[in-house]
Amino acid sequence: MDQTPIIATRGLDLWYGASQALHSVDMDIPEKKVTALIGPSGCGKSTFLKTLDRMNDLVPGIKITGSVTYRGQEIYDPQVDVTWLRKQVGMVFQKPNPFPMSIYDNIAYGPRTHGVRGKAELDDIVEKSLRGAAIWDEVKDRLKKSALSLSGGQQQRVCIARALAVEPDVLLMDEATSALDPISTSKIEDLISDLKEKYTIIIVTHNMQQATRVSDKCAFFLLGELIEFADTTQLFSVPKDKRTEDYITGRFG
Ligand SMILES: Nc1ncnc2c1ncn2[C@@H]1O[C@H](COP(=O)(O)OP(=O)(O)OP(=O)(O)O)[C@@H](O)[C@H]1O
Repeated sequence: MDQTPIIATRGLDLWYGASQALHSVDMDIPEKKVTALIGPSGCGKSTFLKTLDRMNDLVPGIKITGSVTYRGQEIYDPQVDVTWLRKQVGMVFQKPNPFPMSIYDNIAYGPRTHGVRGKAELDDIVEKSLRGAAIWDEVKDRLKKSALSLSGGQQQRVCIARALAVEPDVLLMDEATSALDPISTSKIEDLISDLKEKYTIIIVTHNMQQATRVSDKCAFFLLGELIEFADTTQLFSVPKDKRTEDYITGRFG
């Protein structure tokens, strides 16, 4: 590894009750790159993603052992403030989930929660975040309208803007384009490529073309195990593991 990873996992095991969903995952995630998690349905991609900002904490019967560090800090340490962690490591979900309020208030919500009150400051954050999510021009004249009045692709970019508004360091995206049409998908893929200048991005995708288009590194999971983690071009051209090769050539999954 040529740089210190921003997130690193070591021996990460996770159980839902008696069923083990992650098996000793070791991964070093590089900063300001796009890392894609791929693998067949049920292999643990979303589970792994959610462990990175402790979104699994409240699942009944869950047990997590091993180490997950963010910038060297053990995130499962009892002293860690989960609100702080989730500000650093934001999440965008599969289905656009704007709050039932105006576009403006969706974006201002996080900063207000973190104590920002001044109108001018909030106006700035709202504009900057919507610009960052490549949707400012489409919504700048209707900021007071409900976010639910937008198309699915626009709603998803509002959700990305909402995540950016609290100035995260890492952005997790769980199949963030799978509910969208091809044009909206391509807009979000372009956006991901722009965002990696400032953010570290980790995406779960079922779409291998998408992984090759947007990611720098790619992790292939199977039955809760990390089988292979490599530069995306390498993983798709010369996979080291037969199981990776079988998956990317469509022999299973
Ligand atoms: N809340 C939960 N409680 C119990 N089991 C769960 C829970 N969430 C996931 N699982 C199980 O953990 C395993 C991994 O699921 P996960 O959703 O992480 O896979 P995935 O690779 O993201 O799948 P998909 O591509 O279908 O979204 C599966 O066997 C799933 O049934």
